[in-house]
Amino acid sequence: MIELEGLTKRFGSKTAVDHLSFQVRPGVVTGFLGPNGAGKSTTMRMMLDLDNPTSGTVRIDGKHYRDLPEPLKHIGALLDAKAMHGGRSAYHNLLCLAQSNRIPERRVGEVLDLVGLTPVAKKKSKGFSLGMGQRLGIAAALLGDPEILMFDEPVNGLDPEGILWIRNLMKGLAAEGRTIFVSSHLMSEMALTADHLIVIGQGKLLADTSMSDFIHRNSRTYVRLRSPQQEQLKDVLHGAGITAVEVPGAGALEVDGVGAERLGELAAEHRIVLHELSPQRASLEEAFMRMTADAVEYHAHAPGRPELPLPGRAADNPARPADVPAWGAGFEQARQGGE
Ligand SMILES: Nc1ncnc2c1ncn2[C@@H]1O[C@H](COP(=O)(O)OP(=O)(O)OP(=O)(O)O)[C@@H](O)[C@H]1O
Repeated sequence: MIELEGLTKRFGSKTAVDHLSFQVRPGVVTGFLGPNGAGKSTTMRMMLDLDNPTSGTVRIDGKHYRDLPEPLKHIGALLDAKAMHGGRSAYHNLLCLAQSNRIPERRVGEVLDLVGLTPVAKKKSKGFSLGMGQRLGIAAALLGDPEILMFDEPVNGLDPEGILWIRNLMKGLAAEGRTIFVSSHLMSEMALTADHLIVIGQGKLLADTSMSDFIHRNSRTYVRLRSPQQEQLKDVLHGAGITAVEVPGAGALEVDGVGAERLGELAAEHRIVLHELSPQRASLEEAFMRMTADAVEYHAHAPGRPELPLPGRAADNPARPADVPAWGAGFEQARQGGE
């Protein structure tokens, strides 16, 4: 278990992490979400004693990181895949880590095998692709067979097979009773992987809840209807005191707050043909955007706010490719150009 209590980090006048208190529990995958600059990496760095908190504490299985005798046997982390020594082979990078934590050499071979890097074990890691580097970082995290694993953007640079592999790996490790803490900007991936969510914005805790509860609380559910007799259907719904909103260009109606059963029965009573009667629920991405809208520091469209799609309508919003983080598609370019 990881426990944070009042964790705070200031860089000059900037408060990157602001009195964070939460626990990361064993047996589930806990996702760590927040817009760019929310303080996720700083929090993870403090968990590993790579940054000193301004105030507050982090405990790993009840202890401060620095008091763990052989830390890799308690907590493994992938923070920055490029942190490996580029001039050393994958094998030697891992061997050095293993020796510093009194981990037997045979474990190096085991983790290389586990991440699929055995064929390139003797190659210098500076020649590795982004995906291979991620795999090496994951191998390092697994080296001490720790009960707690932390992954910062683990699917970065992985191909679809690699993404599936890391998803199943994390779920499998959680099923073994380990504590898995993972950050990612890929909401679709997070929705498939995490059972529990910690959401932060501007360094503050915004949510500590199950995935389903998070989506449920932060999204609208509604029913979508399509009919060749749309006007007649609208009149019937209106007559029953139900407001139906037309979706421009989609030939569909959307109804809030009334179940699909009742809508279907009403249509049947009036012999109206339905081509679609489908309950809709917002995705994790939409729920996340709604929750963090006020905590987003960097916006894609200066000087206004990013356009929030209506909940449940992301599929109808062709302006944004599925995996571009909605809170700042242009931020990365701005940051690279501006810093
Ligand atoms: N060493 C540092 N010196 C000064 N400011 C810093 C430092 N490290 C982080 N910050 C600032 O602290 C804030 C939180 O940064 P952090 O990298 O933790 O956010 P993040 O949630 O991981 O962001 P991203 O999703 O973009 O990786 C940002 O405003 C960042 O500019």
